[in-house]
Amino acid sequence: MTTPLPQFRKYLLLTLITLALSLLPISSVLSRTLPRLYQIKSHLYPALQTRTFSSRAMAYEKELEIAALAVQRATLLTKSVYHSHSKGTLSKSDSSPVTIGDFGAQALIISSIKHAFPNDEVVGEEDADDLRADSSLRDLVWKLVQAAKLEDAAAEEKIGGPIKSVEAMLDAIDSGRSAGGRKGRIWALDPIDGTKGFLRGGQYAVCLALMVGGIPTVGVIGTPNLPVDDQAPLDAKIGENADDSEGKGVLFSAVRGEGATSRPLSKGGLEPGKSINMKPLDDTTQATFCESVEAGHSSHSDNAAIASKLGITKPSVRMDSQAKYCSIARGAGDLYLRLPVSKSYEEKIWDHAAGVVIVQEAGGEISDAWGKPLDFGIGRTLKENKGIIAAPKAVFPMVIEAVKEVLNAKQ
Ligand SMILES: Nc1ncnc2c1ncn2[C@@H]1O[C@H](COP(=O)(O)OS(=O)(=O)O)[C@@H](OP(=O)(O)O)[C@H]1O
Ligand SMILES: [Mg+2]
Ligand SMILES: [Mg+2]
Ligand SMILES: [Mg+2]
Repeated sequence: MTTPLPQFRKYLLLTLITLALSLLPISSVLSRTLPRLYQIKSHLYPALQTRTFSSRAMAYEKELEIAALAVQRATLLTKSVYHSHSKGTLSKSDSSPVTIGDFGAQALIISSIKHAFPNDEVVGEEDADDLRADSSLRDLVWKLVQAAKLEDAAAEEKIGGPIKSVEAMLDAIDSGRSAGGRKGRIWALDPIDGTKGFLRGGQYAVCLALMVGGIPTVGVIGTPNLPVDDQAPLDAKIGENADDSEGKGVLFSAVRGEGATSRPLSKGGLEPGKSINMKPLDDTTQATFCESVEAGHSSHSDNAAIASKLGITKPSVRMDSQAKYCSIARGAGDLYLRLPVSKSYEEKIWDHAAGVVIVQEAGGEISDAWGKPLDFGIGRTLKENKGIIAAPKAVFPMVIEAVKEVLNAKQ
């Protein structure tokens, strides 16, 4: 006769064996799926971390990411030209310079935009006429375009990978011929802003903005020669002598209503940036103002007269390109004065759209020299505006008053 205890042991043993046998298939399934799950998790983890940086959904997130990657890739190309002796410079019909860097950067950026947003239009500064007419120039640009690749393969993929052929490159450049306007989504692109600075070895910028209904809404600017440190003092040395060696190269961006950021250009479009703001300023006598290097682009004498009315004693900082907007947006400098030289010149939308949204989102106010809002929705130029003034909100009315006094005295 068996006692109840061994009987119980027997049942226990049988139950354990049955359990082990039934778990076998599960464990084999788990041993196959767990590493896969781990792989997926480690793949997703950086993305999840980036998301938690901003817990709420950000407007125009995809546009910002594509624009940042496109600008970052184009700056690889512009930097290679910047460091090369032959920049393939031509003189355009308005006698302004254009280089193989301008053409190549425009091709890369437009092909990135068209890959991600095929229905969007682009107002780009350059066209491909000169390249279609000159095969050796075209070959130089094609070589550059093929060589410019983001290190991160996934990022490169997001902007469509390499351009497929010479013809596709020329077509991309020519897709920047939109007439602009107030309807829908239109990108404004300056592949190299401050081409003269680029040739001189000074500041230049790769500038891209998305306008929605004629309003600059997303802005991205790559400035390979600006110091990474937002707090670096802005003085005349940061200009002609700056270059993109160690500690240089910044990617600025902004989305309307979401603030402005900066990050090292080398980190690229997938890195979240840090917030930037204009320097608080309630006393204009302490201000530093930025202006164009070229006296033909902005009247140095009018700018000086305005500065004197505002009690400014510090010398102006002359800097090429939209690096001026970026510098005041990060608090390295306070005002941007761009007083017209010629009555007939119409400012181009690609020279200002990205800089405007970045400065506005950093707490600045911008208008033309008469205090009129800039109208980006009437075509390729700001034909209803004359000159540009940017300043921190608190002193903006005072600055505009000084500008009007100077302009009225000339009439
Ligand atoms: N007459 C006149 N008035 C105003 N602006 C003009 C004028 N001629 C040209 N441009 C445009 O100026 C763009 C460069 O502006 P900057 O402020 O960088 O000028 S400067 O190079 O620092 O002097 C420059 O942009 P890029 O061509 O992209 O370099 C021109 O579009
Ligand atoms: Mg130009
Ligand atoms: Mg320009
Ligand atoms: Mg340009």
